[in-house]
Amino acid sequence: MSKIFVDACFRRPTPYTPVWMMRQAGRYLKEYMEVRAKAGNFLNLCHNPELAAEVTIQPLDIVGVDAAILFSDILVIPNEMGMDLDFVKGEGPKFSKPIKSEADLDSLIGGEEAASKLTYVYETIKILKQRLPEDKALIGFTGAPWTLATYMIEGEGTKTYNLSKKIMYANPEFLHKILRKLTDVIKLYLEKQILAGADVVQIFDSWAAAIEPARYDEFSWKYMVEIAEYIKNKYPHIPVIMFPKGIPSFIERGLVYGNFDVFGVDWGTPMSLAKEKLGSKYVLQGNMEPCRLYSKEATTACVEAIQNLMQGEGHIFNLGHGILPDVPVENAIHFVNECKRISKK
Ligand SMILES: Cc1c2[nH]c(c1CCC(=O)O)Cc1[nH]c(c(CCC(=O)O)c1C)Cc1[nH]c(c(CCC(=O)O)c1C)Cc1[nH]c(c(C)c1CCC(=O)O)C2
Repeated sequence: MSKIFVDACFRRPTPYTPVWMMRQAGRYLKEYMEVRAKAGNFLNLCHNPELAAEVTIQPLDIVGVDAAILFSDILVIPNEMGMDLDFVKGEGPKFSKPIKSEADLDSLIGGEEAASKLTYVYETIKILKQRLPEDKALIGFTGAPWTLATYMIEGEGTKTYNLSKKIMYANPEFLHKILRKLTDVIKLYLEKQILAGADVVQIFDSWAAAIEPARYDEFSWKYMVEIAEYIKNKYPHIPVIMFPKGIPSFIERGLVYGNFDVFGVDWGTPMSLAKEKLGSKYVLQGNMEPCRLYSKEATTACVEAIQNLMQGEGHIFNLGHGILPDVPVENAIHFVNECKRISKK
């Protein structure tokens, strides 16, 4: 049986435009909160394949999306490379010893050794392969090297990225060394996710917009393209989705190139701009502003506008970033139903 989501990634005909939501497994679902409580905390949940598989499936059953995204976090990579990670309640992720020197970087494991430590991720995928309905796709994912590097250097989320950018401008070779090490782990990590059963992979460059356009290719995009190239060369039947957040000016300047299938459009980028500049080359995914989910009317209006623009084009519905924890579940269901209703052929 074909999977509508994979078909859409390759521009094959589909009965309607498939839909999923970034961060679709999460705190807006009471069922998620129950399983997280059972696990004890968020990282334990990521480390427990049985429970991680359970929360991965929840949005399919409850909200009706067309694809499941593996439940994990982008930060499990640096964690398994040897960086001590904690999720502090109300504050987000924290590494106790951020990278400050080359010696700190050299102390981390890399390559096959690091990728092999993420066994719980591959186990989760194997369980999901058995449980997911045949017509639903499973999306594996990774953080982009740049986005992961910012957390490893800053030690936590940041508004200014000053430590990362100090290295970018004052010691660029060192930043490249960090990005190289991450890129080499990520290629193997995505490959192992595919071998375990992921049908699609997405690369999240959540902090793309922190880099000035003139430096974006050098410090982020070219590494993402290298990862996509590695996957597409070996697994051409696996769609690769790139999601660089907040880069309309980079799109305008032609900084988007490379061998991948789907471009994830964030909510701050006009879909019309993405369509004009990228639509002939890539299927576009997105891009409703996630806060529209607070209003059913605002949701329907946006889905209609996107559908009017993307009718007949390669398109997948999604939010333009992650769903927030206080969105009413019925509004998320409304979004998914409206995408299907309005795009039905
Ligand atoms: C930057 C980033 C992270 N993690 C991720 C990104 C890239 C996507 C994006 O830009 O949003 C990716 C991610 N994180 C999570 C998923 C699971 C799959 C899904 O999308 O449903 C995915 C794909 C679960 C999660 N990752 C996290 C949660 C919340 C943990 C909890 O309290 O249960 C979940 C469900 C924690 C997390 N993880 C991260 C932060 C900053 C936080 C804290 C912020 C928050 O609490 O929402 C890092």
